[in-house]
Amino acid sequence: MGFLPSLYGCLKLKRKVNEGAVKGEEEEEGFSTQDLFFKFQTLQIATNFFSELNQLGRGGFGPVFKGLLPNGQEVAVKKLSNVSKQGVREFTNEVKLLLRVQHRNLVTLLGCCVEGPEKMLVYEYLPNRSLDNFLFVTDKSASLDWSRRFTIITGIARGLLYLHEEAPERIIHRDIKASNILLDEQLNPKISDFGLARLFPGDDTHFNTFQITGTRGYIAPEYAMHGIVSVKTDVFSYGVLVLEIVSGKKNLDSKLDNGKPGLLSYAWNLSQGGNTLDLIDPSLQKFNRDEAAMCIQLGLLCCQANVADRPNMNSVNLMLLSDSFTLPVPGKPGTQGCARRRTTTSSFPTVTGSTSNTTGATKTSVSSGSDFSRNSISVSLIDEGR
Ligand SMILES: Nc1ncnc2c1ncn2[C@@H]1O[C@H](COP(=O)(O)OP(=O)(O)OP(=O)(O)O)[C@@H](O)[C@H]1O
Repeated sequence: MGFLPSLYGCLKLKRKVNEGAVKGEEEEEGFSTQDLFFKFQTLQIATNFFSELNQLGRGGFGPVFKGLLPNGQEVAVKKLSNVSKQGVREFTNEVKLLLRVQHRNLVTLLGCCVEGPEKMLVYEYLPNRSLDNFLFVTDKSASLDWSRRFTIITGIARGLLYLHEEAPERIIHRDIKASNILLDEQLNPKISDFGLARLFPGDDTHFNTFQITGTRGYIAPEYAMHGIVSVKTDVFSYGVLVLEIVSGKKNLDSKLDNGKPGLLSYAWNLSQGGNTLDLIDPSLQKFNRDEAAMCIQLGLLCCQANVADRPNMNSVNLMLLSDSFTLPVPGKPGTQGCARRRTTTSSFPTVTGSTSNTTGATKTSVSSGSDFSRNSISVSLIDEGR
C-alpha cells in the first residue's frame, strides 16, 4: 500500500511527541513500545492527579481529562472504566492498529497507558471540544455560518470514507453523532472515538449506555432491531448528523417533536411538500441554496430505511464534491429502532460486541432479552467488500 512509507514517517515523528513515554526495548512493525506507552505517573502529573478541574467530561467509556505533557503538549486522557475485559496484549494490539489510523479528519491517538488495572488512551487535545456544543447552543450556533457547516459536512464524510475504505483495516465507527465530532481551532471537524468498539469485544456495557448517553436517534434501524452492522449503519448516522447540521435541530428533541416524529420525518415531509429549504437553521442569515438543498437530499438518502438504497461513503464524497451530480430521489427514512430500544430494553436484543476479519466482515453477537432465548445468537453480516 502506497500509504505505508508516509505512515512509517509519521510513527517515527511521533517518538519526539511522546515525551514521558516508557522507554522501549522491542521494535516490531515499525513500532517501539516508546511509541505506544505513556507512564501512569506522567499522566497523573499531566492531569493534576486526574483532578475534577481537569475533567472535560464523561462518556460511555469513562471520564476524559485534559493534560499537559512535560514537552508542553496538551492532551486529552480517556480513562477507560474497568469494563474492558481485554487482556493487555490484545488491548495493545488494538491500540497499535489505531495508531496507524491517521487522517486530518480523525482525532489523533497518541498512545495508551496500561499499568495495573488502569487502561487509558491519550489523544491530541482539541480546544473547541465537540460539535454539539456549537450546534445546539443558541449563542454559539451563529459562529457556524453556512460555509463552515458545509466544510464540517464534507470533512466528516472524508474521515468516514477513510475509516471505511482507506485505513489499514476497515473500521465501522458505530457511534457517529454530534458529540463525537470534535472541532479544531479553525472549527475543522475530527471524528473521535473511532475503533473504541474494537477495544471492548464481548462487552455489552458501552452498548447499553447508548440508551443514556444521547446516541438514540442516530442508530440505523437494522442495527437497533437486529444487531446488523455494516458501513451502512455509519452512513445512516452520518445522514442524521447532516440533517442536524443543516437544521441546527437534534433528531430526537422533545422541544422539536413534542410527541411528534423526529427530524427525519420532519425533513422528509418538507421535501415531499416541495418546501425542503424550510428545514434550514433560522440562525443562518445567508446560505448557499443549492448546497443546502443538496445536503438535505443527501442526508435523506443516507437515512433511507432500505440499507441497499443508502449510498456508501465513496458516493457521498462524490456527491459533495461535484457541482453537477444528479442525486437520486430519496425513499422514506428508516424508523428509529432506538425508540423501542430505549423503552423495552428487557425484551430487546442488545448488541454485545463484534469481531472483524481482515475483509471487513463483521459478526455481531446479540444477547437477547426476556422475549428471546437467553443464549447469545449470531446475526447476519453485511460485507460490502472493499
Ligand atoms: N481529544 C479531545 N479534546 C478535547 N475534548 C475532548 C477530547 N475527547 C473528548 N473530549 C471531551 O470529553 C467529553 C467526554 O468525551 P467522550 O468522547 O468520552 O464522551 P461522549 O462523546 O460525550 O459520549 P460517548 O462515550 O457516549 O461517545 C466530551 O465533552 C468531549 O467533548
